Amino acid sequence: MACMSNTFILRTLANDAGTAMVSDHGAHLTLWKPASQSTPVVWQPKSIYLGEETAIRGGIPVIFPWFNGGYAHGEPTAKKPKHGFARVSAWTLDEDTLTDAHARYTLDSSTIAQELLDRFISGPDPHFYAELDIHAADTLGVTLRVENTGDTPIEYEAALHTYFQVSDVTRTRVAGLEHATYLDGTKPDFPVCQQGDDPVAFDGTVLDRIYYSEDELRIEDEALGRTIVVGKTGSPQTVVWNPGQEGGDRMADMRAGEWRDFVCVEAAANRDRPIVLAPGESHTIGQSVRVA
Ligand SMILES: O=P(O)(O)OC[C@H]1O[C@H](O)[C@H](O)[C@@H](O)[C@@H]1O
Repeated sequence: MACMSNTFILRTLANDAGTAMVSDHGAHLTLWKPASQSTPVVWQPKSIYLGEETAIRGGIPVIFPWFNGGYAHGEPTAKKPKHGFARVSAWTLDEDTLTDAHARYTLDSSTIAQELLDRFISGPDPHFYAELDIHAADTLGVTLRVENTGDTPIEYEAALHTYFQVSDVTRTRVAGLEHATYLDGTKPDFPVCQQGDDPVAFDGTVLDRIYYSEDELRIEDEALGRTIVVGKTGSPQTVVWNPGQEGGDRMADMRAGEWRDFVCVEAAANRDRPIVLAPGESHTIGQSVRVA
């Protein structure tokens, strides 16, 4: 694995407008709370498990260069690690641009094991340079820019897998996806479905959908009386996920009942919508978050 040491560094970004915590392992934002809110907006579980090969739960896992087990030539694949190597890699902090509100992490293909690089959809020996920028104040901005630094095209999947804190997911709705087409990831063949007139609602069973939409989302938290607004750039899909009671309570890195505390709304490009970059090209996927 790309992690070179077993030391894990968590950094605080704290300013008058908000507080965030970021981890060098995975370039992972683990928490964000604007000063105006008593409850965090980006969710952190009660315990964070750290390990070289361990993906951090909660926050914003950076999914790259494949989503789940990957997808190629119209078929799902079974690549490991799940959701790609970015979230379990040691990214480099750009010390020169670090402030109390901004952190930039970089990841270069030259630091990644060849056997992992060879799992790119586009074939072996890709060359890339990735930058993950986090701006955390009264709004949160996160971007993942990937540049093809080689001389052959590269193709990848990616997502900003954001866990949003809610008071109770069964009293939360995700608006902005009405009438959008989606793939139902809870069924083996991911059937194509269509959202009706209503926002996405959660009934305590697993919900795992890939929506084809670039639209802004509104996470309406009835119990907290709060709406989180999520803007997206550069991502043709939005993944919405909550494991539900049965799935959530089975997860080793969450306590029983913690599945109620979040909903994942993810800016994504996966399956039949990968990003393809010619040599020298770059692409940025971004999310901007604010409380309405
Ligand atoms: O448990 P993880 O590996 O972090 O994955 C958590 C979830 O990520 C995404 O939302 C996928 O759509 C789900 O299928 C997956 O279960």
